[in-house]
Amino acid sequence: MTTLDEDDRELLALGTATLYEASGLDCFLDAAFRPAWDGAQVVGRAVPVSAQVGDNLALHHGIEAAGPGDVLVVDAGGAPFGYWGEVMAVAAQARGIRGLVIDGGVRDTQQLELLGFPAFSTAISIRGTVKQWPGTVGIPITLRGRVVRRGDIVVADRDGIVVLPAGEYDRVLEASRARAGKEGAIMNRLRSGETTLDVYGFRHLGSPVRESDPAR
Ligand SMILES: O=C([O-])CC(=O)C(=O)O
Ligand SMILES: [Mg+2]
Repeated sequence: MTTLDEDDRELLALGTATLYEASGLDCFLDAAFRPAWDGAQVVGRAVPVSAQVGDNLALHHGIEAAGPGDVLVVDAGGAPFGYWGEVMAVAAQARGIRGLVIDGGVRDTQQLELLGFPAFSTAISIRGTVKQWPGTVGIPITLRGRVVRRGDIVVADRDGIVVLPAGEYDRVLEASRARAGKEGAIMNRLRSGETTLDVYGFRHLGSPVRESDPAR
């Protein structure tokens, strides 16, 4: 496994919700992607892979093509097969690959957790795959409407997944720090008793009808 640098760690600590909000970009992956185990999180550079439904041969090629700091991002048609598991994760870790995002299924989730290999998928499935179509590796894919290109920055955690153009790394990190700082100040005011309506200045947007309102 490759070591994360300090900025990567900071991106993970800020979290995908903050990164997304601060980015100002339409950069989130569909909410159907979920971590295969609790606590999984990853940041790295995308290597897009396209696999045939029920066939994981392309993923074997993806492992060979990827290297330290990469995250395999796989379009497997959303099909619930066990495209990836313990053996694939060991092979990936040996190459420094940091994680997997797949529109499809993974299995061996207990072993993935023990290995500390972060996998995000749209299904958990024990159903096995054939090995017939080598697929595509490194060519852009579209994952549930979101285009993913080689080298894009992928950040995934329990909240979701963001995919950022490579050139946006520094700007989004800076904007996210600023957002987290602002929210920290807001939460201090809330802890001291102010309301969210006042802190955010929402009062002028109107008052709700309440059960006890005489007007009802
Ligand atoms: O064998 C497969 O195709 C998927 C799997 O379970 C593993 O990688 O351990
Ligand atoms: Mg297995």
